Order: sequence, then structure tokens, then C-alpha cells
Amino acid sequence: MDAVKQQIIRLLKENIRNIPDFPKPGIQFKDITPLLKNPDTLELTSQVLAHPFRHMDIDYVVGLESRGFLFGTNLAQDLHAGFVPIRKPGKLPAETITATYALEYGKDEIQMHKDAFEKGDRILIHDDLIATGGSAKAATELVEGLGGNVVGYSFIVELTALHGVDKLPADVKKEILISLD
Ligand SMILES: O=P(O)(O)OC[C@H]1O[C@H](OP(=O)(O)OP(=O)(O)O)[C@H](O)[C@@H]1O
Ligand SMILES: Nc1ncnc2[nH]cnc12
Repeated sequence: MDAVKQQIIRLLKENIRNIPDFPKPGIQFKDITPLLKNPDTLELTSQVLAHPFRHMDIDYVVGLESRGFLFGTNLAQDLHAGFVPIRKPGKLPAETITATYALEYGKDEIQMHKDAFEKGDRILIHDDLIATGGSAKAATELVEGLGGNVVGYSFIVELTALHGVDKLPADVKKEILISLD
């Protein structure tokens, strides 16, 4: 990583705070609201997220509700791609497909519109954070279920102790800005 990027990543890291015991006892919640509040880190995060995928011919960025929407649409615009939302159950109005997954602090289902993209389209999956990897894996199942080609994953934060990345296909490009314990 070059020196400028390293300096940017350090600044981003300083703007993520740890909230102990949220939303449940024992969970160390990584709160990105300071990073969103600071106009410098807001802009820099967008720029460093987009850079590695600029020449990858991404057709759609798929973002996970809700924190995956914060940078997902901007990432799509930067890459001149479309944006596809993955949402919690009962929120998308047209016909959907569903995947079930386990969270670090619960269990949930996610949905995507059946007509979100065409078979063979090149998809970048984005979320703010990967913990157990359950939601990113479920998102992969949704995309592949519709014949999409997942060509990349983009996360701001990875919780390394939970090894979420191991749940994702080994041969697909992954860009993670910040690794935390
Ligand atoms: O890797 P995993 O163990 O699946 O966990 C990561 C997911 O958990 C958080 O979302 P959450 O479900 O808390 O919803 P939110 O984005 O609406 O806050 C986070 O934004 C990721 O989507
Ligand atoms: N520890 C954590 N902090 C923030 N978001 C999360 N999503 C799952 N685990 C999380």
C-alpha cells in the first residue's frame, strides 16, 4: 500500500469508534457515524473504496441494508455502475428472492428483486462491515441465484477474529480498508 493510502486509512480508523455491549452484552460495536460526520473522511472513504474497482467493468454495485447503502450508491456512481439494494424482508415492492443468514448478534433474512440485473452481469458486493460473513455470503447466494457474476467484494471494516472473509469465494477480489480485532 502506498504511503498516502496508509495515511488515509489511519485517519479513517481514527474516526471509527468502539461501543462496548451494543446491541447486546459482549458485542464490541464498530460505529462508523464519526467517519460519516467528518466531511474529510466521508469524501476520502468514497474515493478509496472506488479506486481498486475502477477498471473492472462493474455493471452493478449490490449494497446491503442499511449501512451498505451509505457508501454503496456513491460507489456505484463513481464506477459508473447501477446500484441494487438488498433489503430486510418485506421492504422491496416487486417479486423477490430470499436468503437466510446468521449475524454476530442474531439471525435474519435478506431479499433482492428478481429483476435486479441480467444473467452474466458483473457484480460488486458492498457493505460497511464484515463480521461473521453471514450476510455477505447470503448476498452472494442471492446474486448467483439470479445468474450474476460476483467479481468483487468491498468492505470498510473487517472484524478479523470472526474470519468472515473465509466464507466468501477465495478467488474473488476483496478490498477491505480497515481490519479490527
Ligand atoms: O458479517 P455479518 O456477521 O453478517 O455482519 C455484518 C452485517 O451486520 C451489520 O448489519 P446489521 O444487520 O446490523 O444491519 P444495519 O446495517 O441495518 O445496521 C453490518 O452492516 C453488516 O451488514
Ligand atoms: N461488531 C459489530 N460492529 C458493527 N456492526 C456489526 N455487524 C455485525 N457485527 C458488528
